[in-house]
Amino acid sequence: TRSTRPQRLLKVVQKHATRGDPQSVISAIDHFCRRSEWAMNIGDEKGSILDSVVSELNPEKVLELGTYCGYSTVRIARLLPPGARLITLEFNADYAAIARQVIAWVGLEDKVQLVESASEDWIPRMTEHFGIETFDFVFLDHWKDRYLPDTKLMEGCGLLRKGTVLLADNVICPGVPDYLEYVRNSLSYKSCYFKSHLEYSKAEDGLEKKSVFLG
Ligand SMILES: Nc1ncnc2c1ncn2CCOCCNC(=O)c1cc(-c2ccc(F)cc2)cc(O)c1O
Ligand SMILES: [Mg+2]
Repeated sequence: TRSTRPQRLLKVVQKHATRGDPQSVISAIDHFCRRSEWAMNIGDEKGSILDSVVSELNPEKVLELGTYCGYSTVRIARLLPPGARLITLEFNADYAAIARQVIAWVGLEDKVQLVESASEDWIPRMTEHFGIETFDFVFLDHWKDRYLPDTKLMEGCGLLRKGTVLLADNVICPGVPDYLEYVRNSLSYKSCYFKSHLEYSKAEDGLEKKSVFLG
């Protein structure tokens, strides 16, 4: 049977990227998705915004919701200081299998823990299973109708502290209107919008960054 898109992405990485070199994996995936086959990675333009937010924050404990093939996982993990940890939740078993191999290819397994689970099933288990009280940085890139309920769930589980930064992908395309409305109106968040484009496309998209006040 025909290979899947994630399988083709992994083949591109194994053929064109250098083991242990995260930048070569990022470049190989971006080149393939721009020239051959679109895929829902955050991409190079929004990825640079993600890089700047992570570099400025220098987080120790990171949560990523929605791994897909691990492109943004690699973008984030390559910038983390020694000892920092990234937990990434992926619902789809096929995506998770590919992402594990991409993460292993760049040699970032010691920083990254991939959990194959729906976000709502594992957010309540972060503290007892990983010993994580609060996260410094959360990247939301999973089902767009889960951004708001999962943010409320993280609040309820005490996983967000004063100063935790949440960065959400696709706030325009596909769009997360309920989430935007909530964080832009809520007094406990200061938020800003980074206008950009949908990955490998001219369509408008953007990232919404919010620092938690819990005021
Ligand atoms: N742990 C978890 N818990 C729950 N659910 C989970 C999960 N882990 C994964 N999932 C399932 C959802 O995963 C993929 C979510 N991402 C997208 O759907 C996405 C779509 C587009 C897009 C598509 C078509 C267009 F025309 C225009 C834009 C662009 C993007 O950048 C996207 O990120
Ligand atoms: Mg996305």
